[in-house]
Amino acid sequence: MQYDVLIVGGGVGGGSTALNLAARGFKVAIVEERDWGGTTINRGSTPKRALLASAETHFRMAQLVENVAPLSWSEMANHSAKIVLAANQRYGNNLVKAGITTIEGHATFVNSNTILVHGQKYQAKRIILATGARPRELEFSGSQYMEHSASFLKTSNLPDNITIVGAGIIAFALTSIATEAGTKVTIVQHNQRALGILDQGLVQILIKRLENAGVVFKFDNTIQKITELSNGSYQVTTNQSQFKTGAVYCVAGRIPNTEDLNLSVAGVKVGLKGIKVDKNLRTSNPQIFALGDCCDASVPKLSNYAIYQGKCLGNSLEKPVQFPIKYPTPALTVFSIPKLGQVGISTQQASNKPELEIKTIDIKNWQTYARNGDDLAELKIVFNKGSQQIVGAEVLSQDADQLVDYLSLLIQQHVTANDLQQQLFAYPSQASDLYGIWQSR
Ligand SMILES: Cc1cc2nc3c(=O)[nH]c(=O)nc-3n(C[C@H](O)[C@H](O)[C@H](O)COP(=O)(O)OP(=O)(O)OC[C@H]3O[C@@H](n4cnc5c(N)ncnc54)[C@H](O)[C@@H]3O)c2cc1C
Ligand SMILES: NC(=O)c1ccc[n+]([C@@H]2O[C@H](COP(=O)([O-])OP(=O)(O)OC[C@H]3O[C@@H](n4cnc5c(N)ncnc54)[C@H](O)[C@@H]3O)[C@@H](O)[C@H]2O)c1
Repeated sequence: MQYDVLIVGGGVGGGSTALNLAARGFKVAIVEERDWGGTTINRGSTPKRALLASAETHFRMAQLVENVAPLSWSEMANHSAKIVLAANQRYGNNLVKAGITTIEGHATFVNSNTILVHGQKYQAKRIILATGARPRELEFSGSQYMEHSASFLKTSNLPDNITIVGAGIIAFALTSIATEAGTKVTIVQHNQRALGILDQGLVQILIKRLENAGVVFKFDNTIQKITELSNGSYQVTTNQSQFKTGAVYCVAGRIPNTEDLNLSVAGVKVGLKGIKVDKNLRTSNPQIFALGDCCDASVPKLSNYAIYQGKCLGNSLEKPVQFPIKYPTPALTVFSIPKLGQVGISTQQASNKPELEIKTIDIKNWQTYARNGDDLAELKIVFNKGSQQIVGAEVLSQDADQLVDYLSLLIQQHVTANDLQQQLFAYPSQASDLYGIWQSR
């Protein structure tokens, strides 16, 4: 069978590219070996945020009133499973409705324009690789007992005591959800630094709050051994301690899926961070492209980037002239409780730039945060000293995701603190709180 474009990987990166190309009249096929919607819909932000919905509501209630009823994990898990199933079905159906040929199975290259799935050959003028990433495995005695974020996010029975290996973005989300559901969490991190890319002052406030809620952080601890005990629980031995736990989840980074594709017959080069691509996502074979978590595009490996790259690739395949992809203002949220958000230039990047200034604003008394009992809320804004434009921000708050997105619009539009005074926001709202940025200048 012959197509204009064949996409390998039906996650948000591959899916957004397929929809974009089909809308432009290309004859498109997409291959998926596991589940439509990939990591995001089935094992990533969709179930994570569905579980977090109950966890953060529980936390917010407890900030405002006494005697909040405990959460039921099985109800949370049922809610999440329903959301995931509906999103997964919608994802697959939307591809079919758009006239895209959907193929289920594992794809490998036969040559540079032919893909093999279940013994059937498919040919295309161009091929796009969007095969995503998988959890990084650690190797030590008993490491086979470790599970990953996917099993945490779909379990209907969370033990009352768990261990999480790694203190990164996924770890803080899972820890916050589990803690609010009444599970005791121990985080094992091999060095001193948690959430390395985020503002370390705000990270320390978050760690303290989680410690107060019962989380144990074991920094500078490397796991050496896990032993299964007769009651189904585990004994964990690190270089510094030994303790019992009901389950161990390893969230120590992710590895691009580039093996098992027979890429060498297609002349596609791979490096340590994924498939090598140029600024237009073109691989070492000019008719083959790669995007999302499987490629080394020098941008964060996040859903929003994979979707954006899919849109750009859809546009650029239609036009004869190629331009390097221009990425908009980067925005990121750690979905912990409270959340940590970052947008534009980070405080770490700003601290080396004399033309930039970091202003810390205590937003606990701003209306939104005061009425929500958001008593840890703190905002750090990065200004350009000359133009007074906002160029970055980091925030710790229950509503950090929304604030970061408002600030992303302001940064993208080159808004100054003074320009905010020209806006008539509905009052009192989270947007109208932004006047406070001007007042604090
Ligand atoms: C727990 C967790 C939480 C996350 N939360 C967030 C978040 O809040 N915000 C955010 O922006 N990002 C988040 N991420 C990251 C985000 O999920 C990824 O960046 C995103 O899924 C990348 O999309 P993708 O399409 O490149 O890859 P994927 O979604 O991984 O899709 C790749 C697909 O390709 C398929 N595939 C692979 N090889 C083959 C083959 N040979 N043949 C056929 N099919 C194949 C796979 O089965 C998979 O479905 C999270 C990740 C995890 C694990
Ligand atoms: N909200 C979001 O945008 C979001 C949420 C979840 C995941 N993601 C994406 O998924 C990726 C993977 O997330 P992640 O949390 O697995 O990775 P991460 O890179 O954020 O964190 C991994 C952590 O594990 C630690 N680590 C590494 N080896 C270890 C060892 N042997 N023992 C103990 N600790 C060890 C690292 O130092 C780091 O702190 C992220 O980088 C991001 O691209 C994004």
